[in-house]
Amino acid sequence: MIGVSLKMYFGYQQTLDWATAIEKIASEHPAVKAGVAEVFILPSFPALESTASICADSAISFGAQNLAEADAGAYTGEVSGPFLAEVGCRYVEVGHAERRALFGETDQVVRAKTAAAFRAGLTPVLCIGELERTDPDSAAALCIRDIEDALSDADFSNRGPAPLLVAYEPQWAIGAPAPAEPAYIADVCQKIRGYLESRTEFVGRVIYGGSAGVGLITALGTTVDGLFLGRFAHDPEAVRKILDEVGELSV
Ligand SMILES: O=C[C@H](O)COP(=O)(O)O
Repeated sequence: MIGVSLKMYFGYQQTLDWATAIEKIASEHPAVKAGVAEVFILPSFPALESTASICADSAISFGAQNLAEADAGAYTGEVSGPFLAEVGCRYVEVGHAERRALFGETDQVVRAKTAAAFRAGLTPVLCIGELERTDPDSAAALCIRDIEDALSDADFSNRGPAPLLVAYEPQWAIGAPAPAEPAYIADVCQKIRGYLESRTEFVGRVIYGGSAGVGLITALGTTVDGLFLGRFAHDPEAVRKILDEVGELSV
């Protein structure tokens, strides 16, 4: 699973040019064709409808970087889960460290947005990760506590197991020159995966984000379910190389 959030780096046309390039690379890539790699992209809201056209009948999926807690109503400037689903989003990011640090999103907000995502039939890309570098046991314990908390308002009663994507993003590795060390990532992600497997209400997978780029998935192997890329996916050729790595891992 290779996901990319564009955050707010690109303009509108730049986003569409990039999405077109990624769609072409992914849909022609042997790893995607063979079903061993999946790709999703998360552009800014105003580019979603055009991204839907680019991704129509394609192997790649798309989603949004945020959603409202409520499904409809007097919430100026917000975008609801049902709206995103109607546009064709499959994924929506919830709880990113930048939303928490820059926009005051609390645990309560993350709980409400996670519940809203599930209500709309969207797969939450639930971002969790420790603020400061620590040991893998402590990091995993904190992540599992945050996942449990984020899921605590979700209603799973009316459907079969819902898909959930956990993005493990140590906050100290976001926007850094390099990712966390592969052994550290692998240890934390294996523990998160063990927790996800113990829950039956959802089917959870864990991907790593935080300065991830070319070479990392080869180092991590199958200890993670994929990568959540930021800056290092701005060059579409980097995404192609990462898909090459995924293909090589599956051999
Ligand atoms: O959403 C993506 C992550 O926050 C990682 O971003 P980054 O690779 O630019 O550090």
